[in-house]
Amino acid sequence: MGDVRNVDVVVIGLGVGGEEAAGRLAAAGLDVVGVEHNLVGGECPYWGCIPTKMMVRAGAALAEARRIPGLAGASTVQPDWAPVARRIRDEATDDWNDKVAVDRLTDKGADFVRGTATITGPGRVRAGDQEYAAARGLVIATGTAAFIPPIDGLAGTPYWTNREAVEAATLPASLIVLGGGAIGCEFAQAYARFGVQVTIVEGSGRVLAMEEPESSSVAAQVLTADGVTLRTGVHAARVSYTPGAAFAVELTDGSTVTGEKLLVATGRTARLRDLGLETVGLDPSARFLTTDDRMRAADGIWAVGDVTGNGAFTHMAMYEADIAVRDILGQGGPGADYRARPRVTFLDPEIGAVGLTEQQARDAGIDVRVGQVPLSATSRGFVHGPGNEGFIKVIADAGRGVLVGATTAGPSGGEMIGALAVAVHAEVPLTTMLSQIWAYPTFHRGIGDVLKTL
Ligand SMILES: Cc1cc2nc3c(=O)[nH]c(=O)nc-3n(C[C@H](O)[C@H](O)[C@H](O)COP(=O)(O)OP(=O)(O)OC[C@H]3O[C@@H](n4cnc5c(N)ncnc54)[C@H](O)[C@@H]3O)c2cc1C
Ligand SMILES: NC(=O)c1ccc[n+]([C@@H]2O[C@H](COP(=O)([O-])OP(=O)(O)OC[C@H]3O[C@@H](n4cnc5c(N)ncnc54)[C@H](O)[C@@H]3O)[C@@H](O)[C@H]2O)c1
Repeated sequence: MGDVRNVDVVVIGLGVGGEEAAGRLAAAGLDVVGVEHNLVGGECPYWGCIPTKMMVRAGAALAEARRIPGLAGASTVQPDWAPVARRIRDEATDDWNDKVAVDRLTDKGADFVRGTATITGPGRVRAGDQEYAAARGLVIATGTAAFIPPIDGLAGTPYWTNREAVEAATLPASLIVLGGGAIGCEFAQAYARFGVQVTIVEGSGRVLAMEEPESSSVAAQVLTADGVTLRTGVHAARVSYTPGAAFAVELTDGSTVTGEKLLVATGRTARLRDLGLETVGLDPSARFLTTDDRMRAADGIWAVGDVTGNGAFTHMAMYEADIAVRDILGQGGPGADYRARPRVTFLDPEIGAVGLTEQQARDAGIDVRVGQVPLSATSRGFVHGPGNEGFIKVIADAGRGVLVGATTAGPSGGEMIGALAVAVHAEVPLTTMLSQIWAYPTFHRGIGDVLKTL
């Protein structure tokens, strides 16, 4: 064991949130050590957002080409996964090499340590043989891993998580997807568009169960149109695997689905075990780290990103890292405010959402008014024709005359939500929004249409 090294801050985990925090604190002149046992950048660039959105983009190109008949002539589409796999290797992940990210961090002045960090006491961290004493404190940004449900027979089989599904250089003939949340649905549509026979098994009654029921309906409609088989309202009871052959998943209704590969996409679990949280009075068996609005989990401990449970999204990790950095540097500024949390499920159509769903608003006792239009009833949706599935839904607090939530599903659903995120965040009065001019014929002009239905 070497001498204890005195520093200002140790950042544990250098995914999106940790890299942002470590880089910013180092650039501000603090003595910062960042510890990462896998790849700097974390899940998003290597196995999450970026490579999956490259798949989605490729699948959308195929789908758009298939829409040419009836719109613009004839098309023959021959899907080929090779360019997608190549792009993921060459452009997204550098073949899962983080040299660029490590350089980006150390260029800002942070010290980088490749290893597993363990907290050994207040302000104390061990990584390998080195012990660190952090005068200002620790930032915990250890993220999440795929949650593997305790299904009989599953452990020990070569099931996939998002990592193997991103790394696949060739596609299986068939894929069972356990879980119909954002991960399951995005992979299912992208794979199906390249000819894979996909079956989603979703335990709850609908896919995208966290979103508006209308979002689930649109998702189910387009997934089915892409050839995905949906089995909702049933759980996997037992999994078996025959080497070299296939997976068989027995469902709670007695039926069985088979597939060459099995992707487990049943949620995420925060990486908090074995971190030494008990040495600083925190519960290592907690699902997430609870923080105050400055991202403080305890005295001298900040937590940011997926580990806080405030929304497992890259933009949330960046948002929380910014708050923690400002707090550590004593810069003040606004604390965490989750009212206008945006999210986009990158299906075709994209399903953007912000703030509360209708049910969440009703459960919160809000005097709810709902406005809704199908996208096909808007001018741009009508012009768009094939591929115009979607809708805009807004949730208003009638008492305060402001929006508290919205969903925008459509070809540019992820872009449309931006305007409504501003409205929810800034509590723009509905009267102001109703007097706004919306450019014609954009998709976002549909927001003007939907406001009139409130
Ligand atoms: C398939 C998929 C698609 C996604 N798509 C999107 C999307 O389109 N948009 C979006 O906003 N979000 C998306 N996400 C979510 C996004 O990837 C995460 O919210 C984001 O990566 C969280 O960042 P983080 O820094 O909290 O954690 P992570 O990115 O998980 O980083 C945590 C890091 O900590 C390291 N670590 C853990 N424990 C230790 C330890 N003890 N010592 C040292 N290092 C440690 C890990 O190796 C990891 O690199 C997606 C996720 C998945 C899985
Ligand atoms: N576009 C994006 O921003 C994006 C994309 C992917 C992931 N993410 C993030 O990653 C998080 C995790 O995604 P996810 O899809 O894994 O989780 P999720 O929690 O959104 O969905 C998991 C689904 O699996 C179902 N499920 C759980 N156990 C089951 C079982 N035994 N059998 C059948 N179904 C079961 C649940 O009912 C749920 O609907 C998301 O919540 C999101 O924050 C974001």
